[in-house]
Amino acid sequence: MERWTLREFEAAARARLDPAHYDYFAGGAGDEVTMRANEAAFGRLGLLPRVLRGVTKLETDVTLLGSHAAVPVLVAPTAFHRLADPEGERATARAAAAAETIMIVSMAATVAIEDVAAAAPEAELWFQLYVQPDLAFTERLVRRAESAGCKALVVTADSPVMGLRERDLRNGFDDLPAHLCCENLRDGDRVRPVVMSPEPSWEHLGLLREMTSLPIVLKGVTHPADARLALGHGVAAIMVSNHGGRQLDTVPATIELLPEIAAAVGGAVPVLLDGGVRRGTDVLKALALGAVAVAVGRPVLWGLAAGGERGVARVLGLLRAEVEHALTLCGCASVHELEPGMVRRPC
Ligand SMILES: Cc1cc2nc3c(=O)[nH]c(=O)nc-3n(C[C@H](O)[C@H](O)[C@H](O)COP(=O)(O)O)c2cc1C
Ligand SMILES: CC(C)CC(=O)C(=O)O
Repeated sequence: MERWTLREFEAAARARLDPAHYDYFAGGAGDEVTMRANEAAFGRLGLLPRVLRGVTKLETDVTLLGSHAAVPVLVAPTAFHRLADPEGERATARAAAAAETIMIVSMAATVAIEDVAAAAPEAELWFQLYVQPDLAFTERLVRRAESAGCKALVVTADSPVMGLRERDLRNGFDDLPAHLCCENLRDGDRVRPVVMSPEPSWEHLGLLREMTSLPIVLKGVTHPADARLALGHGVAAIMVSNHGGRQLDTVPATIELLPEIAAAVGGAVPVLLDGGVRRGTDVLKALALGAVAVAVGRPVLWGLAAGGERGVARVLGLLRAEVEHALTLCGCASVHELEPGMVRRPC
């Protein structure tokens, strides 16, 4: 495992997981056009290194909404970690803490947010929320995230309904096994279902802002007009995301959407990106084109399924080493020196 590449982690995860669970993690919506495009688009971009810049020391740290990350590679919110490892989100959080990065804990986690925080007291945690139509319940979730020490609320906006995931339909995967549940959704003696609802609107962002003083990150922005609207609604950061190709199929690759969104935002708030980040060079391209950090979803799940906490730590360490290596080759002493002129788009 110490010498594995990300591809080898994925192969090991596939070999270990129940095939229906592997498909749930790996799959996308529809024909998986968007899912494939996210990765492929990075490959089409070229990096133009600078030379003879006398780099002696590397700076990869970023501070985001008051949270520190030693490398600008965050853990994206993904559901159901206990399908991959018995320790589930506890193991992921410990690995994120060891890697000194931020973990965005999914509302649909299989370990309660309080227990994730207790398992990894050093971890920088943000909490991902699907606004539930029952606003009183939504508020209770926000309070729990605050009390557990989460430093930001990541509101996912790209899921008015669940994407059409044909692998899951084919496998009949529509629920967790009986011994697992979405622990954040316990409510008295029942567990509520995750409600993906088309009801939330821009007004709900206002309600959330009144509800909490936590900074709000809007996740799932792909249209520049929505990025501008988000600024008007007081979001603290924008996350360019197409949900890893799991929601609306044929949305373009996030790295292709990033420049326009970064231009629309104009530096007013930090812009993050996820979708298809698999290499240090992908991270550099996203930063050069206007992101302050990226997040990875499936790579973390492959680490977790293949090797638990150690597997996730190894995946995050691999990405960190690649970022440092690529920065050195690009002649950059700091992630802040990356700029659009270092990325060449295909003609
Ligand atoms: C198995 C799985 C579960 C996910 N669960 C959530 C979730 O609960 N909330 C959310 O906002 N995004 C969720 N996502 C989307 C990720 O946060 C992220 O946008 C996506 O995985 C990034 O693409 P990547 O997997 O190519 O890195 C999930 C993604 C996967 C693969
Ligand atoms: C439980 C689901 C709502 C999690 C999710 O967002 C996903 O599977 O992409």
